[in-house]
Amino acid sequence: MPALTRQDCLALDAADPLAGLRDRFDLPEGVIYLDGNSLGALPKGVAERVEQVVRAEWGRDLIRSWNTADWYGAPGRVGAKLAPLLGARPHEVTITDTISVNLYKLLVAAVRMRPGRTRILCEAGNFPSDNHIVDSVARQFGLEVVAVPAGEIAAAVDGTVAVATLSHVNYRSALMQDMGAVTEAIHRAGALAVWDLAHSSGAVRLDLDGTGADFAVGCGYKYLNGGPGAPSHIFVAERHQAAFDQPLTGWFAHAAPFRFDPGFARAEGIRAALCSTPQVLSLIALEAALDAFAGVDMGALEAKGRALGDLLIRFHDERLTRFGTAVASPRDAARRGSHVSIALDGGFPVMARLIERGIIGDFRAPDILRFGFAPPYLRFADIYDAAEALEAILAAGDWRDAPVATGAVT
Ligand SMILES: Cc1ncc(COP(=O)(O)O)c(C=O)c1O
Ligand SMILES: Nc1c(O)cccc1C(=O)C[C@H](N)C(=O)O
Repeated sequence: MPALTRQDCLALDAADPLAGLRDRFDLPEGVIYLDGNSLGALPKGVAERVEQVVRAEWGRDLIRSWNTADWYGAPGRVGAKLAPLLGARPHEVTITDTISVNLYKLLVAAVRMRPGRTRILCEAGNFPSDNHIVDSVARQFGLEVVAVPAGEIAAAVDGTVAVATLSHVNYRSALMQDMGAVTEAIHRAGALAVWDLAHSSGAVRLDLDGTGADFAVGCGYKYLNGGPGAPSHIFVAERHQAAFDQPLTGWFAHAAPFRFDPGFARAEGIRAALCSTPQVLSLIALEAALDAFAGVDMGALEAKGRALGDLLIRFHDERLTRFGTAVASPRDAARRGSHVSIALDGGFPVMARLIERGIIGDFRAPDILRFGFAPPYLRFADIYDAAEALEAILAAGDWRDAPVATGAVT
């Protein structure tokens, strides 16, 4: 096969049926943004919508907006808007809190649904916050934690396990799990499955209902572009909602919050997943951001993310291996989410230099250069240009003399 050229990439862009989606975003000049898997870009219309909420709904209408602007219904309304992107039904998703807080709620609820079972199964190498929460829940209920690599969860689950939790797409490697097969194995053992969709929602095709997932959490600020600190989403399958007993029983999880009853009576349906007053400004920003997905086929979006990843891997193999790099993500696009990690010993200053040139990815210690491909706004030529810049930095070699740092470049 002849070596990849920039011309090839321009041809791919010209033939890309999703190319027009880029116009739905406000992207800064001179930047190639490969970090939408950490903080998504700003969709057009969000700033105006947030300004309207601040000035009219908050500034002018004040507290009346809980009713007149339906702030009260925003978590469920935005959850219903997101649900189709997750392969869920509108009443199975709500928007609230953070991934870690929602994971805590779901794990406790799941443990309560499986009394007598003694273990929680989790993914070794998952995002650390998830496993910190798992440890805490295990301490609270006197359970044992078993951590195994994601690919071994299905084989490791047995009748002692109450709940198994793992990422659909791993934050470092981008390894994607077969949600249907893993969930089925977890169910065969009588356990419950809690999926972390942080690196999936808005990037790949999901089918929470079709795969039989019990519970899931996901992120609003990555591929969904809801803005810094955008609230997380939480999915509770309809069949579990009647028994769903999460531990953070604040007044928004009450059946009638404005009756101010001294006793707790759980709300019906997905509202029981809330705890307290919604983060209205962030919620509305996310709601407006979701307009960027209007009419988008998630299968096509997933395919483009994979094609962008394949392109970087091809460039890597043709031009970068002489620098001691290695692809640290699955080469089989069907087993990969929408980012590609390249391992390079001491590679932190390389990412810092890319960022100086306006090519923004991130670094995950100790050795991962991570490149995220948000399919709606990235072009094939962007990947080529970023990879060429990476080649130039590696070829110059002087990055090796840069002071050693260990933190994340975000
Ligand atoms: C896989 C995964 N889980 C959990 C988190 C933590 O999310 P939060 O800060 O919303 O708790 C992140 C990212 O921060 C993540 O990538
Ligand atoms: N939430 C983040 C933040 O506040 C600062 C920097 C990065 C993040 C992230 O989301 C990191 C992301 N979960 C990751 O996969 O690395």
